[in-house]
Amino acid sequence: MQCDTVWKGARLATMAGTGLGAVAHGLIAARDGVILYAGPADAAPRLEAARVVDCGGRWITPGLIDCHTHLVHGGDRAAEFEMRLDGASYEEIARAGGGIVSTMRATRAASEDALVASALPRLDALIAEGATTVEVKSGYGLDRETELRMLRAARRLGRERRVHIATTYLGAHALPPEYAGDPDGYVAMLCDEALAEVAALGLADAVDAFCEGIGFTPAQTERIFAAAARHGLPVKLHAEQLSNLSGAALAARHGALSADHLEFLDEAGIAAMAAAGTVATLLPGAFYFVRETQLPPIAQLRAAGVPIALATDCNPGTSPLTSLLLVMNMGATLFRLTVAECLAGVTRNAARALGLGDRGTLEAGKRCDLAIWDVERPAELVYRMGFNPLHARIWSGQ
Ligand SMILES: O=C(O)CC[C@@H]1NC(=O)NC1=O
Ligand SMILES: [Fe+3]
Repeated sequence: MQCDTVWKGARLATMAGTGLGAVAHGLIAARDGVILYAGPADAAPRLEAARVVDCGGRWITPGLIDCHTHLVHGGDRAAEFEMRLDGASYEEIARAGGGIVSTMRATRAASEDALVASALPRLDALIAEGATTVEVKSGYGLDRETELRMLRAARRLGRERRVHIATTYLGAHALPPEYAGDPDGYVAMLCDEALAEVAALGLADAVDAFCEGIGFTPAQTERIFAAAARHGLPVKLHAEQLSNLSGAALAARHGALSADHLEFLDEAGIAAMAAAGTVATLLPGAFYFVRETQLPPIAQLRAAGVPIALATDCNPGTSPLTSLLLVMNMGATLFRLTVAECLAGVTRNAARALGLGDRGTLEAGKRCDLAIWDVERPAELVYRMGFNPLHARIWSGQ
């Protein structure tokens, strides 16, 4: 079998099946950026490789995937961080005209170049820890032109770095001042004008919304989902973060790729997600940073067989976090996920939350996106905080 490169003598966390799929003395062979074989070296087919890399006893996982970020935005919210230290809640700050709308002003004032320049250091931090795919949402422009500029900036990140960027249109993130008191009018503009343009320009791979008391109602969310379907775009949803509006069940009914946050998810939402195959994307960085106390229903999600993904939710207001390794530690420490669940959360299930069936496991036919680690066991990737044991990152076979 002709191949470009063989990585041999390593231990593989294939993430195939439901666990780590750990393989000792493993071998990965790839050609043109696609895995031809991943498994025990002694079961490998005869290979003619242009290059052979001896990985010693290092562990190899699929490249990490951050399936929920607001990486592109203007400004920061450090001042509000101090307000919160003085006791203001996230919702009080939002209702006082802070929160998302204050980042909206900074984003509207930023050029596309400035948006790219300010996002690159955040993207580089994720890449430094082995990220090979990153999702980036719009949602801080809240007007036609700025939302398009955010999505163009997100697409450019994928040309400036060796990483795959999945883009998500999140026009329904907050109500802009121009539509104060008229959320239905804003939703109508999103459904009848903005979404058509975003789809026609091919700038978004999915559509998201913030279904919450300080966001949009289930009825408004449903209209956005219907418009997304008309334009052939899959959906995902910020759901049950601060209260239970049955957003996750609504998302599942629309075949959503994922429902995200889910601290207030109930049994009906879990059942609907399990039936629809909707991924539960948990965001422990936001839970930690806004000092939530309501844990997502992990045991019930596990029992129902709902796939669990983990992501940074990197955003300036509730999760200024650019470390998937720390996200895994928080997933274990705060949410009591197992090591295998945390690793699946940033690989196999994160790929599923983006509808990307060509990655997230080490199997023949998948993208050759790898992270090679200087660790004795995969648990070290979840156990440590603020330590990066990445030895090498392989993106599309290189
Ligand atoms: O505060 C921000 O800037 C965004 C917060 C972020 N967006 C959302 O829908 N939920 C969140 O936690
Ligand atoms: Fe978010």
